Amino acid sequence: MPNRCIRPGDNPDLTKERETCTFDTDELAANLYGSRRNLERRREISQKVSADPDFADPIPHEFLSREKAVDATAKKSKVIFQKWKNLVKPEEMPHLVNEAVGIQGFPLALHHAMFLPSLNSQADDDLAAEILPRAKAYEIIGTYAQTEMGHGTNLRELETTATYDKTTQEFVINTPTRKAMKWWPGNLGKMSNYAVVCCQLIIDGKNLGPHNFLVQLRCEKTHEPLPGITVGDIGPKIAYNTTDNGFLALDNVRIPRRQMLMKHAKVSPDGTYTPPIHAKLNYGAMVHVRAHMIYSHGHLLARAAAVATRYSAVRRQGRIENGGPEVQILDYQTQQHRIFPQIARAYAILFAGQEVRDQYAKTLEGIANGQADLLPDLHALTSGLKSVVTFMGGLGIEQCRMSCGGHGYSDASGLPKLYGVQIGGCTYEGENMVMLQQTARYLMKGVKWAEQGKSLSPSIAYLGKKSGKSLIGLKGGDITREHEAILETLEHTARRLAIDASQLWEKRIKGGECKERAWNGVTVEMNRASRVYTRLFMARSFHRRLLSSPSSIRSVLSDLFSLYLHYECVDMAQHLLEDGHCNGGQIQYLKKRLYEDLTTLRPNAVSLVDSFEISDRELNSVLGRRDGNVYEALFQWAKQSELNYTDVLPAVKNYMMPMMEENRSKL
Ligand SMILES: CCCCCCCC/C=C\CCCCCCCCCCC/C=C/C(=O)SCCNC(=O)CCNC(=O)[C@H](O)C(C)(C)COP(=O)(O)OP(=O)(O)OC[C@H]1O[C@@H](n2cnc3c(N)ncnc32)[C@H](O)[C@@H]1OP(=O)(O)O
Ligand SMILES: Cc1cc2nc3c(=O)[nH]c(=O)nc-3n(C[C@H](O)[C@H](O)[C@H](O)COP(=O)(O)OP(=O)(O)OC[C@H]3O[C@@H](n4cnc5c(N)ncnc54)[C@H](O)[C@@H]3O)c2cc1C
Repeated sequence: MPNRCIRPGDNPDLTKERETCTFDTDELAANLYGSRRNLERRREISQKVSADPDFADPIPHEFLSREKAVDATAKKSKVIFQKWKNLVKPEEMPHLVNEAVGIQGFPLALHHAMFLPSLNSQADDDLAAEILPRAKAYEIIGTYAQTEMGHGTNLRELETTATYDKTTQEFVINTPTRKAMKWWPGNLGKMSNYAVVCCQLIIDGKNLGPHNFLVQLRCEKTHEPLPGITVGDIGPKIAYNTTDNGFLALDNVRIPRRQMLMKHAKVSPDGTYTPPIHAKLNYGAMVHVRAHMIYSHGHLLARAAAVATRYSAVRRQGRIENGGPEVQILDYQTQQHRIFPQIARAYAILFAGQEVRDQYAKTLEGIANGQADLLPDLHALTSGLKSVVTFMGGLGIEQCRMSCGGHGYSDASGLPKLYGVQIGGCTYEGENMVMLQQTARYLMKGVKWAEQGKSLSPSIAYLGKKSGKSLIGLKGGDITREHEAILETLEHTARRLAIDASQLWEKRIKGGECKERAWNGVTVEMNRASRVYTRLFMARSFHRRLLSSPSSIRSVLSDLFSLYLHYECVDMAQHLLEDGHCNGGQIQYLKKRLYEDLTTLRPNAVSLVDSFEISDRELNSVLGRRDGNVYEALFQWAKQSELNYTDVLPAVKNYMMPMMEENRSKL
């Protein structure tokens, strides 16, 4: 069943790979994106963006200064949100942005990712009616300003204050110290004229904790900062350099009472405070991004896997057998072991990302009806997924980069930028070590509920089950039963780690430590339990997807799932062995199966990444291009370097030539 990416003029090695494909690549892509129609729309958008002269890049962004890159990005954003706005559905917008602008951010990123979601879910009806239509029409641009120079994680200690003044019915927003300046918010520096600002709410001298307020930062006509406001860009970063992450200081800036986001927590004109139905509803914008970033991080890993796989099929280096031809580097077992697990993990993350987005939508529905009971489960899951997926993705992209040898180090590969953008996810929306502890808190409750025989939500139902003996390697050749045996072993391991961490914690408390200090003494184990809980969720989610997939792609998905499970288990072998649930022989069996999987997947590797359906423009990689014609493209790319505008650079004329001349004349 040949892959439909084949076209005349392509690199013959890639064509051969695609001709030997055993599944329908369109069918898998349609499954990944939800339907044939969605797949067609995806292609349509890619083609139309490529054909739109307003999106044409005279030279690649890699060769632009930061200011010019920001300019180009802003120009394209205007085109998207004016010309294209009514041509795409909201759910198609991220793809359009990726295609047209790229992944380093754009002026309206935080407007969409956090400003609109905060207003949607936290502004009361009056404020929403006034501000949302303007924000949705891009009459104003907003961001979400929470993190300060001195505090990002520990929100309870944020220093920015919003003090209620009953006499004028206003809040006075103030930055009391240098380190209280807001620092990091995306698009705060130069683009936004409004922000949702997170401040400690102070009423009658009492601190009621972090709450969100809508603050105008710049004049709508001139875009100059308003009186009392100091705002700017924090400077260059590893990546996201077309995003103006910013700083902000507010010097006793007054805003009307109704600009507090009061859908959940409220302050009445006389200063009476009404708390929300759940104490953390003010943190909703973070949960929103955490729930959505899983999928987008899956896509970043998918890109890297696509680049590394295609390039490895095109690149020939060395011989496996003496006298044989130089081989495609994809034939080396080590190369397959580096790259194929990244393909499997990318699919796993994308599937989990789709499930968690659905779970988020259900939770929001509940909250809208006054029920926040699904929130703790969602918070635990999104915190765990956010941490595991960003770390896995970072390692994976870096493996893909290294697997491309020297060319992987060049920006031409697209991989260094991809890594820079992706790795930010380990830090933003809650640093990973911190968020894993949020998951662990929930697991510790789950362990207690299970002991008490209480009912458990689906994501922690495994805590209430009993372990049998591990059947890995003992269930014969039936792949379905093998998958189940491995999932049961993962369940056992996740349960065992959670119970062990809980017991370690209790032991320290019984030994005389307070709960919090005892917690700090067991957080490495707590975070291990959280990671395995999350990895179990991902494996279960992949399994659900496999079981519901059409027969035309079931076999290749099953092969991929086998590789995924075998790789994850070998990677977590320490946990499987630690309590003797598995023995050394079983780990050896898993390794043997993993090496078999590499051979099984080899003929379909290129086609599996083709099914990610990432256009050349979106991939932005000379090495990963669909046609595989990388060498000519590498030369054309390098010729655009500004160092090549002249044959003799001023730096050479001014310093190196005189130095050489001087040295010659000394002889
Ligand atoms: C025309 C068409 C229009 C459509 C257009 C669409 C266009 C779309 C285009 C593109 C899309 C956008 C593109 C996206 C690009 C995005 C790029 C990336 C953006 C990156 C942005 C980054 C932003 C940020 O980083 S914002 C700052 C984030 N900061 C943090 O995350 C701080 C981390 N800290 C915390 O969250 C908390 O402080 C804490 C959790 C660490 C601890 O909090 P604390 O108050 O101390 O609470 P604690 O005592 O520990 O816990 C008390 C209980 O509360 C529970 N809990 C804590 N947090 C939450 C929560 N969020 N939700 C629910 N429950 C929570 C906690 O578990 C405790 O529970 P328990 O029962 O008591 O155990
Ligand atoms: C690319 C990018 C975009 C961002 N965009 C935004 C934005 O739009 N809006 C916004 O408000 N913020 C934004 N941020 C800020 C981001 O949310 C914070 O950097 C993040 O929450 C971490 O906080 P921190 O920097 O204060 O780290 P710190 O809290 O100082 O953490 C430093 C280290 O200390 C350790 N640590 C801290 N607390 C604990 C703990 N309780 N237990 C164990 N270890 C701990 C961790 O190892 C951590 O890595 C962005 C950051 C980045 C990198």
